[in-house]
Amino acid sequence: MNRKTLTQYLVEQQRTHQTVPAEVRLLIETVARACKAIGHAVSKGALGGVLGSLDSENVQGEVQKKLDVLSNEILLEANEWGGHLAAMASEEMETLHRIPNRYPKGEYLLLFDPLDGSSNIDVNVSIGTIFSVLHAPHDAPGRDIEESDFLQPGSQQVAAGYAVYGPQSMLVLTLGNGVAAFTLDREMGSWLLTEENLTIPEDTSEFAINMSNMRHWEPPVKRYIDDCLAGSTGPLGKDYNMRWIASMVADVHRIMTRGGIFMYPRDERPSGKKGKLRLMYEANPMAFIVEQAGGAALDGEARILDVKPQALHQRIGVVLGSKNEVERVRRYHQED
Ligand SMILES: O=P(O)(O)OC[C@H]1O[C@](O)(COP(=O)(O)O)[C@@H](O)[C@@H]1O
Ligand SMILES: [Mg+2]
Ligand SMILES: [Mg+2]
Repeated sequence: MNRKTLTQYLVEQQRTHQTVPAEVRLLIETVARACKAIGHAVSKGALGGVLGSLDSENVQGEVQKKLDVLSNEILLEANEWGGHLAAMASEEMETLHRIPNRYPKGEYLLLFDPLDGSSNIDVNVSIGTIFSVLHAPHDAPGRDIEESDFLQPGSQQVAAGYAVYGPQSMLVLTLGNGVAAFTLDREMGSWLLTEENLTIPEDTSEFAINMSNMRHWEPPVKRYIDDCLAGSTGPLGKDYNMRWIASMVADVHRIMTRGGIFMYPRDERPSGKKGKLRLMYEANPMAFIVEQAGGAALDGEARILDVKPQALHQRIGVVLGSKNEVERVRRYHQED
């Protein structure tokens, strides 16, 4: 069977929907090439010397793994010289990365979580890369890009995607016209289209949450999970299954494949941090993808894509997946 390559898919999208001008296509292809390289490094494991931690911490105060830093470098290097970007921002860097003056500059901003699921690297469980593309402001060509230029609501994203490095390497992508999935053909070295219109079922009986945080949850989250646990004898009238991989990409990918609800809610921990996941590198791109597949994504009550970011590394509560179940969580918040 002759499958479409990523390039063929992007060219077709431009022909039918005019959503992929040449600059965006080249940008996506460059990110996809970088993801292939990261996936290659991941698959080498101990043989490639990529496991384990470094002495450094990132801006979030988390110990960096060797692969966090390597993946960040691969993405920076691949995207610097192509001429499609004005600047980049990453979960692993304190501030934005402007395109050096020796390279041509483009009209887009790229944001990424270079390696998602860092705690799973050394135990050989699926991990991934998440990315988001925004327009640079119109007046940007005449001046330096600032952090504030990145602080656009997720609804402004031009494209978003993730790569998951698991038993297969897959790339899942939206350009605002549905969601497509590509599988890496390792012999050919190409991303080939394997699913054209990913759709998340509206209902589910599978939830994903880190239960060890239960004592910190806000009452509506506690109520919802209590109801799931009560199963067929409780108010929801059916039994629920639970999964928690602890790599957002892998948990979201399961939901993209068979439905479910994923929650990393904001909670009442004394740290005062509003949730664990990052708005710009994790929540926004995933919310865009999930909505494009017919699902929903909230911070608890509000639509994530409507949130006006205040800071590059802002954290946010995340509840996403099957529409009716996410809606139920919103209702519980309203009734609280
Ligand atoms: O270890 P916890 O608290 O369950 O957190 C797991 C969550 O943290 C993350 O690993 C955070 O991402 P990073 O690995 O990019 O920091 C998510 O992928 C995942 O959903
Ligand atoms: Mg992450
Ligand atoms: Mg990360």
